[in-house]
Amino acid sequence: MPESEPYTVAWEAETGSIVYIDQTLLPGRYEVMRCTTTTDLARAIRRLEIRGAPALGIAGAMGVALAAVRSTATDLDRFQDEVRRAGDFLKSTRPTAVNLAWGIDRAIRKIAMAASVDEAKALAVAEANAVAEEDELTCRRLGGFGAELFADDCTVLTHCNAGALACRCWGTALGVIRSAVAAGKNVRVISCETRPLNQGSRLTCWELARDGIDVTLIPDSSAAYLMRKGKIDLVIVGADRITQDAVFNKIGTYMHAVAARHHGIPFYVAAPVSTFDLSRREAEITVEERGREELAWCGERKLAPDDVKVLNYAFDATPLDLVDAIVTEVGVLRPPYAASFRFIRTGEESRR
Ligand SMILES: CSC[C@@H](O)[C@@H](O)C(=O)COP(=O)(O)O
Repeated sequence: MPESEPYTVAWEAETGSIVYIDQTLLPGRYEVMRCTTTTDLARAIRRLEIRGAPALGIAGAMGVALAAVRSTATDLDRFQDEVRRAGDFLKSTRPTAVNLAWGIDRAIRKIAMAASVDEAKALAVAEANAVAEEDELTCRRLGGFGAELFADDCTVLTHCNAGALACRCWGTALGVIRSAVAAGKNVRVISCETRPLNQGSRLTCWELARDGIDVTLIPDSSAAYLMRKGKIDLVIVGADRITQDAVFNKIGTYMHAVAARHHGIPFYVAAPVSTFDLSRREAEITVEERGREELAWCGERKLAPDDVKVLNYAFDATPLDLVDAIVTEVGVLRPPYAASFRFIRTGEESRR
């Protein structure tokens, strides 16, 4: 996004509130909204007004800051308890993207260190801002590493939105694309629409077109056919959580990984270290299921009979053996991942 634009989600010091771009309104309307309570924030997250794993991490940390600055508690123990409960409430809004809990826990840990309520409030706000600032550096660093995977002239397929709108700015998968373009490479992007909420057509196409990056929208179901026709050179997507054995990302990612392997096309994931959850395996993760209305309705228009059963998983898991590389801010990880993940564990520990 142009440098002059507000960040996707930011702390507004003057009002002690969170401001964010409402992603449900794009591309039709661009509006900056404000949250003054954790209830507002929880609603914005559930409705996907704020979405994308790194942006959820920032919003989570800022949610803790919001609960802290708005608290009227004067006793430190009571205050810490109240803020911790607000953090747990926010964590429950979206269970799959690990960054949400990661951002909340970072700010909560700061509150636990404070010797007074005032100090805790200041520490929570400072930590939330630090999470946001680090995200920008992370995306730019990751983008630089990932850009080296791109040929000078290539067509890349992406799914969902792992762009500026999913982070503070720049993006993860789209950050890699932006960095490759900035390095002078000729990159064409194929954006899958990403049914049912259309993060690809609404957000990825909007972001890239505004940056003057060549983007073509396709239905999700065209991807394998375009691979077969030799129209795709590589695939790059973001991630909501990376466990010991799988990458969780927007529903539909797995089918692209299977098709890419079948056609001998590299399948890459771009994600910050904060998205890794290496103490867990795929089977332990809750995959968010969303409401039937997202599939059965398109605005006012009914798309399915009233009584039809609907299964609406928001994410899927791609086994690591289908992933050719994972681009992070500490470098590009390649199989065997058991070995390259040892490096990431160290990264996670050093952040604690
Ligand atoms: C850098 S964002 C990575 C992922 O969070 C993204 O690909 C994704 O699946 C987002 O899902 P969403 O349901 O829109 O929050």
